[in-house]
This record gives sequence, structure tokens and C-alpha cells, in this order.
Amino acid sequence: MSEVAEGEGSVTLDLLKKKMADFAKERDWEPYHSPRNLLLAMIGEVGELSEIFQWKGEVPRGLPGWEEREKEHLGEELSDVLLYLVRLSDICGIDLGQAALRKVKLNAIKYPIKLSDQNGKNDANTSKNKDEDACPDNSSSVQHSA
Ligand SMILES: Nc1ccn([C@H]2C[C@H](O)[C@@H](COP(=O)(O)OP(=O)(O)OP(=O)(O)O)O2)c(=O)n1
Repeated sequence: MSEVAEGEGSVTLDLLKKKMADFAKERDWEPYHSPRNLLLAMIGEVGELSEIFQWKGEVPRGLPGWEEREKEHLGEELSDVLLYLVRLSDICGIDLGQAALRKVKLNAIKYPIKLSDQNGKNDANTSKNKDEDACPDNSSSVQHSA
């Protein structure tokens, strides 16, 4: 039995990691879950996710007007991407949660709030498009690491 508890409210990356490891082991699919295979499988699922949005034009937040069936399908494709990502990270020996937390900190350093203020985009009263707030101008003096 796993030491990772399946909580009622919260789902952790560790739980998903364990579920994927069990899934592969129970089916003797571990040899197939190589880094490259998992990466390609994940990209395939990203393609399936993209198909849901394909040709729809811009989609408002919250997906108003979408049928429940469509939203359920979206949840399935998002989950496939997440599950393969979690499995890929595990197989590569990367602690995805810690790596992501570290990346959030690096992002905050790379894109200081101050920079956003200078652009006048951080003021709720003047911002026309909230999406712009989360998308700093990449042409800023901050260097990108490729
Ligand atoms: N070798 C495999 C095959 C599947 N899965 C798991 C991870 C994904 O969550 C899901 C992917 O299953 P499918 O390849 O059947 O893809 P879909 O569920 O998207 O089905 P379809 O492509 O028919 O829409 O199953 C896995 O871990 N390892």
C-alpha cells in the first residue's frame, strides 16, 4: 500500500506520481515508460488538447456556453498531459513540485513587479486587458535563457 494518501480534497503531485508508477508496474509497461517515449506521448496529448480549441477563435475564461461533455473532454486531455509530465519527471529523477516552486521564484526575479509598474500595466484602474498583466513585454532588459 502506498504511503501517499489519497485525500478527498487535495490531489498532490506525489499521489499522481505513485498512481502512474503503479499503473505502469501493474501492466508491465515500465520498459515503455522511457523518457523519450513519455515525452512523445505527452506531446501527442498536447496535440489532442489543442484540437479542442482549434478553430474556435478566442475562448472566454470559464468557457461560457461550452457543453458539460466538452468540458469533461477538456479535463481528460489536460489530465493526460499532466500525468505524462508527472511520469516523465519521475522517470528523469526530477522532483517536479520542487522544481516548479524554484521556477516560480526565478520567474519573480526575472520579471520584477516593479517592471510591471513602470509599464503602467499593474494598475487595476488603467488596465484594459487583464491578460496583459500576466504577460510582461519580453523585449524588456531582462535576458531570456533560451
Ligand atoms: N503506455 C501508456 C498508455 C497510456 N497511459 C495512460 C496515460 C494517459 O493518461 C492515458 C493515455 O491513454 P491513450 O493513449 O489511450 O490516450 P487517450 O486517453 O487520449 O485516448 P485517445 O487517444 O483514444 O483519445 O493513459 C500510460 O500511462 N502509458
